[in-house]
Amino acid sequence: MGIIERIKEIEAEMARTQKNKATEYHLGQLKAKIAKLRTQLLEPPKGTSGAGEGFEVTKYGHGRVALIGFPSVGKSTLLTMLTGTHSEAASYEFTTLTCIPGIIHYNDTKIQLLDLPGIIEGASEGKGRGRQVIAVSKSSDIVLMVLDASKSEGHRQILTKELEAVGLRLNKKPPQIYFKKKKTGGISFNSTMQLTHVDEKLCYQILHEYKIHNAEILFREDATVDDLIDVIEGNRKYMKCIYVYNKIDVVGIDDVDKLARQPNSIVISCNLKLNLDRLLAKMWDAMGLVRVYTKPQGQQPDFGDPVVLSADRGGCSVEDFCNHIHRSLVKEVKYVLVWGISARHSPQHCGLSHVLQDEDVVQIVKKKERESEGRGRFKSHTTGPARIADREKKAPLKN
Ligand SMILES: Nc1nc2c(ncn2[C@@H]2O[C@H](COP(=O)(O)OP(=O)(O)OP(=O)(O)O)[C@@H](O)[C@H]2O)c(=O)[nH]1
Ligand SMILES: [K+]
Ligand SMILES: [Mg+2]
Repeated sequence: MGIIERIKEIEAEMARTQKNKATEYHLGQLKAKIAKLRTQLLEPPKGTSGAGEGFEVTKYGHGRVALIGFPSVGKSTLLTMLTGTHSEAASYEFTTLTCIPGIIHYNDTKIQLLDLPGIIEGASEGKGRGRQVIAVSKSSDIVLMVLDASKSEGHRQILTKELEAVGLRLNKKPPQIYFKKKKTGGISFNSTMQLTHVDEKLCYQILHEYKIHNAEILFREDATVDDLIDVIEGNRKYMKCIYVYNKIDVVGIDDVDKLARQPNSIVISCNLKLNLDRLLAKMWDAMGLVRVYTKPQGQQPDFGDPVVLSADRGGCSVEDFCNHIHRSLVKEVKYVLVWGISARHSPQHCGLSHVLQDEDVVQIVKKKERESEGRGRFKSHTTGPARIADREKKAPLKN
């Protein structure tokens, strides 16, 4: 029997089993069995990278965003509108068959947007180009789930389930469970609060299913069995997702209003060019990019060319900033001067561990270099480059 058949069989058994206190342990065990099989299913065939022909697109820019959705919801139309790269759009399904990259220029950064073939129910098991599309989505920083506003709300759930089946967790934080495998000592089970979904016995049973007999486990929140399995599997990817309801030009205003009020959602119309600027702003926020402007001593900062950092990838400390410019720079730095939101006063003397925020301005003071400290005529806690640039005209940044 193949892996998919075995998953189906266990799912059928779960559906047959009544949910109550007595069956709780058995159901938990079945969930763990499915999770193990899904992990097996995800392993790419030997000798391949997993992405597949037409899907190996080189990363470019400061971040990557994937367009995921059912066929003909308008993914290609959206890529063409936002990036200027043409991606074939048509009224028939599966117009797009490979991964088409485009670039969004936004806030002095470049963001790679990927158009992908439509996916359908069963994608996680390899239907259509599901596996390739999912592999590419996992390589991106956030997902835009494109939905047809005129179609069933169920589509969002179906797609979410498909993505969850391959280990993607949308708009969810990693469970607060500490888990560490040990060589000896048995299982040590602890929690910092009352648990209502999982008890010690269930936890042991799940670990047993994974043949783990020595481990330390500490629940820091009232987590579920699914959370526990996610932590044990360890291969989950937690990503932000924006639900983009397209084609609102063919939907009544009441329905549009309802969709627009859902969390992490935005309503747009490619045809009428409606709300695309707000979509970009929302996407930008979700990516959490941090632009840092370098100011050479005695000169004005270059506001057109920021160093772009990300809390999720690589971090936003002064050290990360230095490493971004040059690998050996950190050793030469004495301290840095920081203007902007992260600075308590402007400029603030900061060390390598200081965490920078979007639109900060940084001047590096190297060891042995003569420092001539500036009295900031420039002081503000809420200045951003546009505002800084305005100010600059009146009162240039000193140092
Ligand atoms: N009414 C309306 N139609 C739209 C809108 N955006 C796209 N369409 C139409 O929807 C159809 C499908 O658009 P595509 O961009 O090819 O959709 P897709 O999601 O890329 O489709 P596949 O590549 O086949 O998965 C085309 O006929 C578009 O003209 C919109 O905002 N409103
Ligand atoms: K299409
Ligand atoms: Mg398309």
